[in-house]
Amino acid sequence: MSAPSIRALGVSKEYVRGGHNPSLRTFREALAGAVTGRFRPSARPAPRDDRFLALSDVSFDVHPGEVMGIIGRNGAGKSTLLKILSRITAPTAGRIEVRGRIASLLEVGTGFHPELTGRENIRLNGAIIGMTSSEVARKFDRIVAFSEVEKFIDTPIKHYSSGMYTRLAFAVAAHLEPEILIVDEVLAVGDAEFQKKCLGKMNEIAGQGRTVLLVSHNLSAIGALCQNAILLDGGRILHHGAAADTIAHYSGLFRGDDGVVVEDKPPSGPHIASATLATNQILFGEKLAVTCMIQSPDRRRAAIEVEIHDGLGRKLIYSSTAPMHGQEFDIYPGTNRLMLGIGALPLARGSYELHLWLSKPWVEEFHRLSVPLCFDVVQSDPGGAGFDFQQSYERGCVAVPITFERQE
Ligand SMILES: Nc1ncnc2c1ncn2[C@@H]1O[C@H](COP(=O)(O)OP(=O)(O)OP(=O)(O)O)[C@@H](O)[C@H]1O
Repeated sequence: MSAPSIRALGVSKEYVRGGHNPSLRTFREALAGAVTGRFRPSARPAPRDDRFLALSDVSFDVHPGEVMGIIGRNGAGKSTLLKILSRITAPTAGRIEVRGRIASLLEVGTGFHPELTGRENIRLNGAIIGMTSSEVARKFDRIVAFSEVEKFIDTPIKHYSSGMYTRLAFAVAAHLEPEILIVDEVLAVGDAEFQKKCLGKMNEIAGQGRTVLLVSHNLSAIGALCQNAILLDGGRILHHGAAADTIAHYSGLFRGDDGVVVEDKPPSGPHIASATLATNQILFGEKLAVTCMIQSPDRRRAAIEVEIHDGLGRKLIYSSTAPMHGQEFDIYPGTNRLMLGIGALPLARGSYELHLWLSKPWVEEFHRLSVPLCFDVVQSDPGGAGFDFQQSYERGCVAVPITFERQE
């Protein structure tokens, strides 16, 4: 295997609690802060107790041609890791080895200057990553075409809409042919069409043997694009492996234990106090049986609505007692016990989440269970032909009957 393009060796980063200036939240602002000196550490060391590790002993390799995902809950340390990789901030311990030019697109638009025009910013960014002006000139037309901002290319970018800004920033970072492209949440902005274009471009870049590092909360994008992914939690690597496995571990962080969810901080109005699965392991085509304890301060008309998501967080199935099945029911003051049967579920082998909420259909959502119930389909052979139908990005997760009839 080729030498890694990025190697992190025991990287830790210590911060002072509360030392985080919220006005410098984004990477772009942090970069500007670093340039203007607003990010300088204070002269007096902080008391020991106020320090914590935003990253702790993080080690991994990323190889040329690899698209590596980084996922984790808010505050897990993802941005800190990207800032260290992009040399915006230095690690407190450990080191990073990088082979090749890096273009970072953390919080899209890094390195853009608002007073300069689109054209000038393209040149500036090329220079920042060490390209000659003739190299930039050769790429110029493709960047502008990808970004779709032709008409405004000689306008200072402070007049751009956020969509235009994002499109140009991604186009620049992706077309300047860095050996390593670092992207933070580009998929959270821009319209669906543009996001598709970005995904395609990142795929193409990896196909050319370059390295892409992608942070996203969009798990389907991580699943579709990345071979491997790292799950960070509390600054540590909780899992590093195939993207689908890492996503499964991530979903596990939110799981209700053993198919039971008890609402921690229920609202005072009508709510689902707890929900329990009869079993959290079913076979293809079986029903899910759920017992819901519903609390209400008064008498109401209500309905239960449900969604089933796959392990990548994609919504697969919606159903409801009402409005879909026209069946509202009464809930009375105090505790109401409700048995739900959901199915039959034509699902592939794999992990799923059941999201539940109590509503007055069409009118108001009384309460959505804060944590989904998790269940596994442990065996799936939809046609009884010995085919193991396994949840995957390629085949999806739902099987329906199929027939054929030869016509002469
Ligand atoms: N400059 C700083 N000074 C002090 N604490 C910081 C600083 N930057 C980040 N932190 C803290 O370090 C921890 C990790 O933050 P980081 O931004 O890396 O997490 P994240 O995984 O990117 O989160 P999100 O998904 O919300 O962006 C958080 O507790 C955050 O508040």
